[in-house]
Amino acid sequence: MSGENLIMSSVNGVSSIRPEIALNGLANGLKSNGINGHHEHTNGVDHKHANGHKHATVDPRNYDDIIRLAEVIRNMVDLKESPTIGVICGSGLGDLADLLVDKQVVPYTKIPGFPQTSVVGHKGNLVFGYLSGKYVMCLQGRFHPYEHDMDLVLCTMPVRIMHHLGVKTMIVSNAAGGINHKFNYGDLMIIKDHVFMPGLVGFSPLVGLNDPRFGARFVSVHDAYDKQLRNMARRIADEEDIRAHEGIYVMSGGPQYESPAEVKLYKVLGADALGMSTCHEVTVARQCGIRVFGFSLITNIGNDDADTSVEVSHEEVLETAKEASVRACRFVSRIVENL
Ligand SMILES: O=P(O)(O)O[C@H]1O[C@H](CO)[C@@H](O)[C@H]1O
Ligand code: HPA
Repeated sequence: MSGENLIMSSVNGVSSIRPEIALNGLANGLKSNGINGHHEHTNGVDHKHANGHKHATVDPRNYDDIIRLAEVIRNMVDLKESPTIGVICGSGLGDLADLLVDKQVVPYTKIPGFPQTSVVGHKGNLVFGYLSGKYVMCLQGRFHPYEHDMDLVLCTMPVRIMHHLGVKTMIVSNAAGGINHKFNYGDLMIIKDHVFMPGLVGFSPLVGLNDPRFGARFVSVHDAYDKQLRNMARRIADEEDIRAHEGIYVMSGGPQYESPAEVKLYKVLGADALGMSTCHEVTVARQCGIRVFGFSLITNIGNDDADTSVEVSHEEVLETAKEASVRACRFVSRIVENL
């Protein structure tokens, strides 16, 4: 895709290029004063885009900034309707966004104040379009805390933007290492619950002053992964003959893979698969009342024996994800069809 084509339609070709709206939109207000105006320390981030231009400051902690940025995005595309379904694509799982019909693609590099992706397999596009007849908004590339100095608020900004644009249900996917002995390469795991390791030690996107407009100060995550959606997904996996388990995902901070002793620790904790994402996004989604369905693609098997040399690599993760991509896309399409 050409970097010049800000907004593309797969059906009609390039529809329009409107970067000036984005920049004017920012000039009109993305100078934050913090929560309700009395939070002086904004933590704003001056983002430089690929073209070297510096954009206005966006403070991911400031509610008004988020709303304005969401409106800037809305003005960059010609939304067919409100997207009620949001999808976050995991490593190597971005092909789904390419399947959208009547799609419009906004590269993150063109969105003022938006973080950028740096992990291979995360393209860095916001994609709007139809999937199984439903209008969806897809993050083709996510923000891992380890890429962004553990700034979890910044990494979850897109979830709050999704919410403002109308998303009611979020489907979140990831590539993960299997630690349940029943799991095999290429299996899917429907996430039943999670262990948010960074969150347990204070790296939560909800840490800091809470603007009540974002949602509650104290968020219950006892039912984070919607049971009805999980049941529906299990039925679909059966119908489609897709090997899918249900299990617990643990998020570690990364970016180093886990040592054998850490893999053992996570097993003892009761986890079934491990990765470096998802929990922060789900936490914010629950704060704003978005229903969540999550699944992992098992791309490698965690090794808990220090005397056995098993090297994990991101290349291996991407390779397995590629092989399973068609299956994963079918799975998500069927879920969306049933929403
Ligand atoms: O969780 P996703 O984005 O799928 O990526 C996974 O793959 C990378 C490691 O190979 C880590 O970023 C891990 O979290
Ligand atoms: N550990 C952490 N993150 C991962 C893994 C893993 O084994 N595989 C894919 N993402």
